[in-house]
Amino acid sequence: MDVSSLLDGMNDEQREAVAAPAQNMLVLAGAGSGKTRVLVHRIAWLMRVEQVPASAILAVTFTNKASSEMRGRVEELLGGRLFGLWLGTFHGLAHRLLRAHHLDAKLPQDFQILDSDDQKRLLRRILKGMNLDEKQWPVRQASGFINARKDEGLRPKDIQILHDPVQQTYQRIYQVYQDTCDRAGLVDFAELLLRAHELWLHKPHILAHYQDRFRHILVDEFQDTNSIQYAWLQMLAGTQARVMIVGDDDQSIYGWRGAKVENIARFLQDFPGSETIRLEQNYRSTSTILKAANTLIANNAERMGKELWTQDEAGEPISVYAAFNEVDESRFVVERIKQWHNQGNALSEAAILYRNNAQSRVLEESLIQAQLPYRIYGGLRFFERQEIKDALAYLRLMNNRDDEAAFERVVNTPTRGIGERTLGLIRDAAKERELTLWQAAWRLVEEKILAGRAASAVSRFLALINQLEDDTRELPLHVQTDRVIETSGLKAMYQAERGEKAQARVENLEELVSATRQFTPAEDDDMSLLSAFLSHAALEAGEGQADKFTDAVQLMTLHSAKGLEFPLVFMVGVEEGMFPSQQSAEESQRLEEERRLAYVGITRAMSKLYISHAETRRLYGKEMFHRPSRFIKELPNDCLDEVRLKATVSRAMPNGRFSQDRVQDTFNETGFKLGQRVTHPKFGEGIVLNFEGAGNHSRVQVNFEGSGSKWLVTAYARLEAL
Ligand SMILES: Nc1ncnc2c1ncn2[C@@H]1O[C@H](COP(=O)(O)OP(=O)(O)OP(=O)(O)O)[C@@H](O)[C@H]1O
Ligand SMILES: [Mg+2]
Repeated sequence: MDVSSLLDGMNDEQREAVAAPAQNMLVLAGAGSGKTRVLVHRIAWLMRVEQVPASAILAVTFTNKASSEMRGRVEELLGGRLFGLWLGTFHGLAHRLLRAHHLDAKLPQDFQILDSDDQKRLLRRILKGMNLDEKQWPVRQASGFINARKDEGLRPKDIQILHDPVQQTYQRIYQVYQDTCDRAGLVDFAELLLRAHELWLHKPHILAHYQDRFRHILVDEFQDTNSIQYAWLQMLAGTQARVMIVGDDDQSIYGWRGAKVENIARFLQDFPGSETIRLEQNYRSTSTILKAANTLIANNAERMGKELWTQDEAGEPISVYAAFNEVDESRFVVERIKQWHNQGNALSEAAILYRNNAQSRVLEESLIQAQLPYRIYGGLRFFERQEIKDALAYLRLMNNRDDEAAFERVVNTPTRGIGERTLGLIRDAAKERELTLWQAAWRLVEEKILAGRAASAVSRFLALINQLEDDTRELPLHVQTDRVIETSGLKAMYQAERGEKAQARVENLEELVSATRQFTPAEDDDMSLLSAFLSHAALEAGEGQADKFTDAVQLMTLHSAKGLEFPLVFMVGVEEGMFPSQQSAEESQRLEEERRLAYVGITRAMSKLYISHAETRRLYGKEMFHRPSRFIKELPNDCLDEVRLKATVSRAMPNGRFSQDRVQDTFNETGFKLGQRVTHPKFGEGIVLNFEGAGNHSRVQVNFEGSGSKWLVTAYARLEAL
């Protein structure tokens, strides 16, 4: 038996954890200290050395991706496929359990899972059925109420809030929603966990069976478990199982979704004799990156306290780039990735991390322009997002009434009383008479085959599209888009939902306006600007996204980067108001969670970290002036290197002050200076935002009032100073 290979290259504390006798254990340690690695080796150790059968082990990870990686690594260590090991996320494991015991869980065999969008759609119907106005009872609020109760293990009957009429109504919604789900055999995400917990509560013999089976339970990223997950785990463990949890309180970033970092302390009380092992050596990052991360997180008051050091060399300083605006920022990032790639490194070793999904759009466009394949993790590409597709469908229909897919998509989005029955009639008529849906709808209204409410709803929709086109045909594309988002009711629909996700959707819609404003068609395009933009959007949605096997730059939110590591990391948009966000800046607990998120971001980087912020940012359709984030100022100066590009002279310093030479002396070879007003024969008046290059190759970026920002080759641009 080759035991040593499981302990090779491990430090003393790691060995202690991997080779510990059967006991409860907490591995509490900072980022990159090998927690996940220890957990993997512990599983292999249990199997090979302690002869524990795979079927007696249950391991929990935070994401599906982490599960499959972990399985792969254990199999690699043991040199063979694993059978019987339960390894998955809490949701995945609960799902597996419910499938196996659907009768005992009172579920039909073929129960279906509701994702969060499905859940909202169902709730919308239920609210209608209950005669509750969505404006007063936002769907998002209702789903938030239900999920939070489920996360606490509460059924409608368990909620004691009889004095508060608002809460009572939500309680009633919960009840009706639950009855509907139960009748239809539908299970939402929170329900998976709650039902799995109830299975333990109500079916002791099943619990006993699994308690008998799983002698070892291991949980990664424990700091982000919620109450019901904890309760489920505790029951499963019973008195027999040995539980090993690994986590880092400094990386608890899901408090807003009900995660309880206190679960770590609770574990020590509830699981007697737990040994705490601390890992203090970081193996991931250069000492510069680590020092920056340690210094940053020291600003948090609520910490369990940990040390982290590394033997690694200092490496390169962290580069801080003060971009002029978000376009400049993404060009900078892409430029650096290109250099990195040209030096023979894989694209997949580079990650771009951002706070909000909407930030990906500008980055995506720069990457596409540079022809660099990229992949977005844990989220959809900008042009594939539901709300963006909705808005584009309106534009498509305005552009071409016969666009069937677009018609189907928005005819009743937002809901305007065109039900399935009416739609069925339209579809049938279209088929029988060989018409498009649009034409068929007209005919049915004209011939009075549709009557009453259905007829007026349909004709209102047809008129809306015609009117939108008439009213906006002559307007610039971004004004047209803005009008569509407002007039169609899309924006109001998402605004009414409230909450994080809906808020993100509204922001994305506004970001679409920015996208249209910045859009420049290829020179030789004869198409209308709208057609050109629509094809651009369609192409961006369909292609470019690298498949599994292509080497591609990794894009993701800071939240989805948890647990991962990359040699080259870019943290973008590190600005006050963005990161930390406006709201969290005002509340100390939320601010600390944002800081932990920054800590997670920094500690993803192995050898080189870039942090960038933009002085002005056009996001969600608005142009904002942003100061560098306080998180940048909290980093030690000797770890930072301020990037200065040759062409761009004015730079905000990381400490928030602006260098004196701002917008002065910046006439360069292009003959223009930053902030100067210019005029162009075709695009009209604008302001110089940036320039690059020299001589014949120099380019200036101008923000034109009518048509947004464009890069022009100075030699041919025929720009005149005003
Ligand atoms: N003793 C060791 N010797 C060499 N490399 C190690 C050692 N321990 C861990 N590593 C490496 O350090 C990196 C970080 O390890 P790992 O991902 O397990 O850390 P972690 O504590 O789980 O981090 P996070 O908190 O970000 O999840 C990995 O590349 C891992 O292979
Ligand atoms: Mg880890």
